[in-house]
Amino acid sequence: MNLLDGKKLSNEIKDEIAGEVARMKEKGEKVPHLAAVIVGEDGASLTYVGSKVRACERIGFESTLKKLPESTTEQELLAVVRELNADPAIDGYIVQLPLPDHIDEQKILMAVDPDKDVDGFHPANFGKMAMELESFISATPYGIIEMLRRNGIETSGKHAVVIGRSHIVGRPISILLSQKGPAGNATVTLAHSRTKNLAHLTRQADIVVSALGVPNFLKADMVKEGVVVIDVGITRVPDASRERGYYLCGDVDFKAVSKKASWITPVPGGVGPMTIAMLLKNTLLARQRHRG
Ligand SMILES: Nc1nc2c(c(=O)[nH]1)N[C@@H](CN(C=O)c1ccc(C(=O)N[C@@H](CCC(=O)O)C(=O)O)cc1)CN2
Repeated sequence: MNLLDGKKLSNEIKDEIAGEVARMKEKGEKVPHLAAVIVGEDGASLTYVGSKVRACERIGFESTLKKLPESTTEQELLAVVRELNADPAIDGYIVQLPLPDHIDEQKILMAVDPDKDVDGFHPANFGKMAMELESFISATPYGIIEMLRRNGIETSGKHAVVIGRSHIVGRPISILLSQKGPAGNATVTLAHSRTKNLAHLTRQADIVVSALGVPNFLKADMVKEGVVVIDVGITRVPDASRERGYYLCGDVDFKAVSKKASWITPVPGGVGPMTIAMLLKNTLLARQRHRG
């Protein structure tokens, strides 16, 4: 079994971006500026935006964090989005998901300027991605593609089964794997909550991407020998005996599945850190585009 080490690879990508930022500074150019908006106090979301801001500091980006209270109304959040759209200092920004229930997520994402949409969630970017046009590709699927590509894992002609049809991960990764580009040309099955006899499908898969959010869902008897397993699920499982009061658990029964897999991502340290690295890459791209 080979480990797909997302932490190591994300550090390599961040070093590459830091090198580019250093070159920009030498030339007296403006460095990329990422803003993040978070509404409420969800613990995991606070961790993720904290990681994004720290990563910016590490590689020399400017960053702005807008922390809004849980009580923020949809109209107030829309006003912040419009402000960021209009601010020439900001190259790209993200609105951390999930949003509180009283805010319509789609309405907010639709209001983000597609040119600053470094999350790639706006329909203009999603549509361009699906049509193989230049766009911002959502950070998690982009990170998975980069992991496969940089580790030389063959996807062409392989059968990939993606579990989960979310707009953030399942649907875009199913499109990217089937495209002609790098880590593409796979034959893709997109499975979801209404899929019948899922194990029958996953047992045929050369590549399984699980983005379900159900701890230890994918068992060893659901995959074949030599399978490549990408675990996108990161669930905080309460555990009073731990210092943090929880532990992180992926969708994959790692101990058992890793015995059959040729390649597998761990949780933590797999897809998660790649998400941060690819967001930074998108922000660098946004700066380069704005520079013209
Ligand atoms: N606006 C967005 N919201 C969300 C996105 C996104 O891409 N844009 N994706 C996820 C959360 N996410 C990024 O925001 C994210 C998830 C996980 C990690 C990560 O590094 N995980 C670590 C463990 C960290 C911990 O909890 O201690 C790991 O897997 O090793 C980074 C970013 C939903 N929302």
